Amino acid sequence: MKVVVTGGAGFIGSHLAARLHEQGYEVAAIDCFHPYYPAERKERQFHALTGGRVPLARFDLLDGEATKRWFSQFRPDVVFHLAALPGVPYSLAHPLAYIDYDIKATVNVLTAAGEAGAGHVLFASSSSVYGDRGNVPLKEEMADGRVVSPYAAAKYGAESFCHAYAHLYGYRMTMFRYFTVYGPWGRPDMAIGTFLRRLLAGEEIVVYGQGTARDYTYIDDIVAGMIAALQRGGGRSEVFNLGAGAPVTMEQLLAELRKHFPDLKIVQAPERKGDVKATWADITKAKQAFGYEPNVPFAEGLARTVAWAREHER
Ligand SMILES: CC(=O)N[C@H]1[C@@H](OP(=O)(O)OP(=O)(O)OC[C@H]2O[C@@H](n3ccc(=O)[nH]c3=O)[C@H](O)[C@@H]2O)O[C@H](CO)[C@@H](O)[C@@H]1O
Repeated sequence: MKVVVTGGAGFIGSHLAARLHEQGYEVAAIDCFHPYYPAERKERQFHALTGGRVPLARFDLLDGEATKRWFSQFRPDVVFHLAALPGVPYSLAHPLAYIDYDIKATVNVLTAAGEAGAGHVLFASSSSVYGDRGNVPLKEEMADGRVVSPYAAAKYGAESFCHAYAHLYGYRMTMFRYFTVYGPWGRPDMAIGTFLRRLLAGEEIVVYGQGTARDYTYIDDIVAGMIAALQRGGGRSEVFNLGAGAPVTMEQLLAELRKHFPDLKIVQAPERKGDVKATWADITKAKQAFGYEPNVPFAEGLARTVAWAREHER
């Protein structure tokens, strides 16, 4: 079975491409190496994880003709569409780039997938589509478009295009709402990645706002969930939360980090615009549909991430 992973040199994309390859799929990756975070880091993570065994096409999915051409040549059975601009704060300064990379590029992929005869598209959405709901388990049907950042608005819009194109082309469509994914090679702009880099450099860390919590999800659990969803096939157009199902407060995260970095020093800063206060996934739907079962406890996942960072982030 032929599978393409867009955003294949990104954090989740590299892990996913590597795992799919190990499982015997014929995998190709596409990435444009957008400078949102350093291309050099993406090169390193892609090669470290895939061992150079996954072919990588470098082009921009905003180029609809190039996208169609590539898809008509490779003719994937399955499309994991992960390519996007991911940052919430960056989206406040560059909202139109999110209409480009999170919506227009998605429409190009959805069209090219349909015309190349793909049978299943799996799309990387985000827990940010729930907006700022407070500390309650978030169920899939609760998203109603009342979001709090341009990034989240773009992801919510992209989900709508996914529904529409699944209807138009008749492929199966699975959308995943990830909840703060972390682990080795984790995104350098997120809290855990930023904290580890600063701690290893002997610097203080900056904590925005107070009383925040996140449903941190370990990368291996996410990848296992995505592949389980692929293997089960799935319906016409379905949305699933992929979280750990248990929120971790900033205090708990800092307490865990202190076990590894006893000298940790904090600078308190005001809440960041566009941030949500808390996320907490209800993962019942994914459990029932494809046996999704996150099984890396937060302390264990963080310990593995710290060990990785000590080796790679110096
Ligand atoms: C940077 C960013 O956009 N990250 C993503 C992240 O946001 P999400 O906000 O969930 O995760 P982050 O790791 O970026 O931040 C977690 C918490 O840590 C705080 N914090 C962060 C960095 C720092 O140096 N200090 C600090 O205190 C944040 O204000 C937040 O309260 O999850 C969303 C939903 O899954 C994704 O869609 C987003 O792509």
